[in-house]
Amino acid sequence: MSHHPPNPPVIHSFASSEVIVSSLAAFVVKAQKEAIDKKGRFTIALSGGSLPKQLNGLVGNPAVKWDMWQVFYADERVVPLTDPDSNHLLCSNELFNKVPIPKENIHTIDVTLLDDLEELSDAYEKELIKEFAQKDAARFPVFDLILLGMGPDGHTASLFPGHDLLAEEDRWVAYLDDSPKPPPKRITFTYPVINHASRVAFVAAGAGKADILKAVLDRPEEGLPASRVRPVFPGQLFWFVDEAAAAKLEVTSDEFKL
Ligand SMILES: O=C(O)[C@H](O)[C@@H](O)[C@H](O)[C@H](O)COP(=O)(O)O
Repeated sequence: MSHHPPNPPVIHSFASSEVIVSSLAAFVVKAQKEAIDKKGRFTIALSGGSLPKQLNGLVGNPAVKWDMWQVFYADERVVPLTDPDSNHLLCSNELFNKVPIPKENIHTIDVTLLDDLEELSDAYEKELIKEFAQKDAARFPVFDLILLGMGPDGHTASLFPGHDLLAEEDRWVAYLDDSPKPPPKRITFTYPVINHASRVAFVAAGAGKADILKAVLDRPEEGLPASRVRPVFPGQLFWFVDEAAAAKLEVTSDEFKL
């Protein structure tokens, strides 16, 4: 593994959350193009919250090669895929049902295993191994893009402050049954997966995110879950934020305004 220090985060700050949508679409399309040119496929992981809605700029976008996408969930609630808590249902309603992506390119949890968290998270890890290990012969999967949100407590995916899973170094996918935010049973990518991606991008909008964004970016030594996302070199970390969320920041790395 490279001993080069991680690239510094690139912070894209926009006048409003509406502008994030078009800018994020352009960013995803660029990541997709680079990946397809290099490897003939695009591996992306999504999470829940307001993120799927922010991907609206991909709907009807002729530059998106949906049949080349392989989609995974950075975290998922352990519920049926028809349950209102399901991240897959949310992403389907907000995005996948509106675009021509082949169903088999979307990797969901195995709902026959809902009663056995360990089996279910192992099965999801095997899905990742099938996609990555055989093709890339790597110790960790290298996603082309992982898109994340950040909760008001600084959590990301289902990696919560102070949780044992923050220290997981081996497993690719882990489970928890004690999420402080309901529903309690979830699976989540671990840092070894998140931090080996080519690109990770957070999306955070609104004044409600200002204090926690400041803590995550200006005081990374506090070790909040979102601060621990630092992809290994040459991976890159991006933040797409609006001015309300960025209002209290001191860091100014590569900011730009539209
Ligand atoms: O895990 C969960 O229960 C939520 O999905 C959560 O992770 C959410 O994504 C963040 O709190 C960010 O939420 P917003 O993107 O809506 O601000």
